[in-house]
Amino acid sequence: MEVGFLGLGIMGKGMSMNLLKHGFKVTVWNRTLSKCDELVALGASIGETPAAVVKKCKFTIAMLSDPPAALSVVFDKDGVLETIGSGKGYIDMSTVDHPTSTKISEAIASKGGHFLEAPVSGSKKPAEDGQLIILAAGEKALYEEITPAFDVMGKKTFFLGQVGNGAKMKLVVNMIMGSMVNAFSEGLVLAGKSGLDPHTLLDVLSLGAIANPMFGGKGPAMIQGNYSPAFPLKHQQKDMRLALALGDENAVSMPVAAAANEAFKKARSMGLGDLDFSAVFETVKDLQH
Ligand SMILES: NC(=O)C1=CN([C@@H]2O[C@H](COP(=O)(O)OP(=O)(O)OC[C@H]3O[C@@H](n4cnc5c(N)ncnc54)[C@H](OP(=O)(O)O)[C@@H]3O)[C@@H](O)[C@H]2O)C=CC1
Ligand SMILES: O=CCCC(=O)O
Repeated sequence: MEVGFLGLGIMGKGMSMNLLKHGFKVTVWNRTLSKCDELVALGASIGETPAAVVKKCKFTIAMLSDPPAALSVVFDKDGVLETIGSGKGYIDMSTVDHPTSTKISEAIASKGGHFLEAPVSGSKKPAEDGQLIILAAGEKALYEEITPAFDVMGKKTFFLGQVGNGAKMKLVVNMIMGSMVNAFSEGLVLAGKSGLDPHTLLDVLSLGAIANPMFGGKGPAMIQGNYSPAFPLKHQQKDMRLALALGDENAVSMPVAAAANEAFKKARSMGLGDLDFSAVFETVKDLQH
């Protein structure tokens, strides 16, 4: 199967490499074109523009940073809309809000093309290992056609119905995760300040009802102040902002998520946006001075 891939950031690189490893013919494009080199060395072709990739491939996947990026790649000059049409599918796996996804879906449909949103849970390592959780919604026929690619990139795919449901599910999950990492950060600081060893806290947490891969995976690095980015903090703050907007739309009060969003905003103002989202720990430490 020949697949186009737009966006070779932390996630897109791992996902497209997996497709290549499993025998897919992949044509890649990235705004910063030099990021295509590693993929080309592994056998990928380059498309000069999103339009060129879509022209060449029956299916094109996108993995872009945020709503402005997702919209730009579709609507701007040399974008997806210039060459999408009957018989072609566009699958946007970026984390965006449902109005963005709907706008893209409608534009693709107006050209006779087919659309699926498919944001993912799981980070850099699951992307590299083909262990993502894929939250698909949109055209069921396209979902079925692209399933061989999802099977390579993910360990489980959910089909959630109409366009927008994938985006909403993803934002709910990341809203919970963003609140959790803030509570976890406060716990680490409280343990340290009250004379406890934070490593012992990790051991205690790992054995109880609130054990989870995030505490176990991020905790030791956070204690060391190592925030090498798997999931950039600026993207987590974007997800909190979009989840809070979904809360506004549905009159859902979310004071915990709102406070967590403030902490991520503070972290961005401290210049931590490109570090891992666990760097929000630094804002909690900062409050104690
Ligand atoms: N990292 C993670 O753990 C996870 C991330 N996600 C989501 O996946 C998406 C990608 O994340 P990730 O790979 O980490 O992000 P990165 O910041 O590593 O990559 C972002 C990608 O978007 C491209 N991009 C940004 N702005 C534009 C634009 N205006 N026009 C065209 N391309 C643009 C970048 O191109 P360039 O190289 O030129 O900057 C790059 O390819 C995000 O929506 C994120 O929320 C979902 C699950 C996990
Ligand atoms: O959107 C990013 C999610 C990161 C994760 O699921 O670990």
